[in-house]
Amino acid sequence: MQRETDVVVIGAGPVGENVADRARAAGLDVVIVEHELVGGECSYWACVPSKTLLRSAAALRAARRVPGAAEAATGELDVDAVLRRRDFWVSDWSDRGAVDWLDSVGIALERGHGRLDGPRRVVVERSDGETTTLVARHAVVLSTGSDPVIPPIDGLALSRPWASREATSVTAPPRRLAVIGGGAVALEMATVFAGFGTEVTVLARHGLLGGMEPFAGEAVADGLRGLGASVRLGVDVVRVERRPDDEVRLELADGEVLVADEVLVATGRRPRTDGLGLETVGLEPGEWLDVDDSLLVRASTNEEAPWLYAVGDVNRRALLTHQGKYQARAAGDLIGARATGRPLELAPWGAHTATADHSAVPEIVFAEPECGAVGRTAESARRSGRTVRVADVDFGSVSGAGIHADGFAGRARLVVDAELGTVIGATFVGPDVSELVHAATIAIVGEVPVDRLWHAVPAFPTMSEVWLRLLEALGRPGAAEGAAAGDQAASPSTGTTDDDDEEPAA
Ligand SMILES: Cc1cc2nc3c(=O)[nH]c(=O)nc-3n(C[C@H](O)[C@H](O)[C@H](O)COP(=O)(O)OP(=O)(O)OC[C@H]3O[C@@H](n4cnc5c(N)ncnc54)[C@H](O)[C@@H]3O)c2cc1C
Ligand SMILES: NC(=O)c1ccc[n+]([C@@H]2O[C@H](COP(=O)([O-])OP(=O)(O)OC[C@H]3O[C@@H](n4cnc5c(N)ncnc54)[C@H](O)[C@@H]3O)[C@@H](O)[C@H]2O)c1
Repeated sequence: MQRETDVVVIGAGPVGENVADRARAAGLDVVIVEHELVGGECSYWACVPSKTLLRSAAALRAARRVPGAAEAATGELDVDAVLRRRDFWVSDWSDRGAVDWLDSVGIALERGHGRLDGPRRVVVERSDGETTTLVARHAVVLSTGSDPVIPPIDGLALSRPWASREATSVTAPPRRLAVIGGGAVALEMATVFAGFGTEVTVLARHGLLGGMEPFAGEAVADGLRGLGASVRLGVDVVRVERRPDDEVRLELADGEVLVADEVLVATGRRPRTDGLGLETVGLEPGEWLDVDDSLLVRASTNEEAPWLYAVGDVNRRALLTHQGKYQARAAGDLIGARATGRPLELAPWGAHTATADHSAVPEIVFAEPECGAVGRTAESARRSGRTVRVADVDFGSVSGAGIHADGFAGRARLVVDAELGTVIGATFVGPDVSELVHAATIAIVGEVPVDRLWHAVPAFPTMSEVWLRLLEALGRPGAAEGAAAGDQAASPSTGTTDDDDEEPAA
């Protein structure tokens, strides 16, 4: 069977759903192809289950940090209730609600495996073997996501390791869990299982959270140890074996042997581009899809008349749901504009470009403690040749943080481009700091001069007052030097570093 439509989207994860919706809103006929669950990895096996698994123990820890509430929070975490709440949030792994939404907005769903069959053609193979060929008048969008990488460690693939799906869909937490990796998945899952009472061992080759400021990973190592986990840095797993008694034996490079009941592999992702027919349009199967800022795949097939787009994880620009959905809005609106002859806005920060992917990607790792960052780290900014000023502030100097929780431990950093006078990076580490990140994202995207930020007054006594402390640490042109904070002097660990300085100056 052959069917013509305006736009075909392969992959109905959060990103595919969004691009389909924007193209549909422009008046185009859209068919979306999905071979598993509408809603994708994020809804059933990634963001949603991981955050619901984390939330209950985080709420309990939060209560225990506040006298009065702490006395009331004397029981143990109810793990079964946590798992039931997770099941509710993943709709018991049913996509009926998501399919109803597609119906309600008029996006046609083709269930089956989609693959390209030359320019503008997509073959959909259903589970019964029947095929439909879709011919797209305007565009095909690839939003097929990513799969976990299982590294070539001797014996690992044969030892029935967990990847992220097995961890987020757990029904009975193991007694002992070894976690290989030091990124977001490893640390969030280590936090979940340590909260459940599992004996967790994190095995990381380097430090933790390599893409963030170093103090973020250091805080999570301390936080996990505080939950009873063992965090081993600078270790290499060289051999893994699942024994007949079902135990997993992990051998490290120095010969040490660890034993666990399950091993979670969290060592990054690879693109879902095998079996996608890429070779029929001159592209390499199994590779990430390289796109320009308008999400068009850089390929000869797009040179004459653009038609092939890639959004979300599969283009490797930022493996995050919110950033993929941002790309989807730009690409969906662009497809609509191209199809209906409306003006294209392709200049940086235009409606049809994903400019923020380069400089303003927010990421929150919901570990113990939370780590939120956006933009550049100090080191990455310097590596890119910028002259930077760095302000560091301990949350101990923020009344709102102290009121939020006794002994609030956390730290914030602003990275300022010394020539432009604008914020280019921010990091917040501590309990419940995730909501602070969006203000930094706005400052970076808006290129707000730091001098103007003095007029953006954070309410007292909120954690947002950390912004005021950060500005004080940077100093205000036109103010007397050494002006102290109104309600509480900056702590000794508050300070700035210019590129000439070695250490933050108190
Ligand atoms: C454990 C974990 C936790 C995470 N937590 C967060 C978080 O808190 N916040 C955040 O922003 N990001 C988080 N992420 C990342 C986030 O899950 C991804 O960035 C997001 O799912 C990418 O969306 P996507 O639509 O590009 O891909 P996916 O969600 O993977 O969706 C792709 C869809 O395409 C379908 N598909 C693939 N190939 C075909 C084909 N040939 N034919 C038909 N259908 C096909 C798949 O079945 C799937 O439904 C997390 C990731 C993991 C692993
Ligand atoms: N809260 C969130 O937003 C969130 C949560 C989870 C995942 N994610 C996204 O999902 C993606 C995947 O996460 P991830 O943690 O799997 O990947 P990652 O790339 O963030 O981290 C991979 C980790 O594995 C280590 N590693 C790589 N190869 C290894 C090997 N052979 N042996 C031992 N260690 C090895 C790396 O050093 C790194 O620490 C990330 O890009 C992240 O953006 C986001």
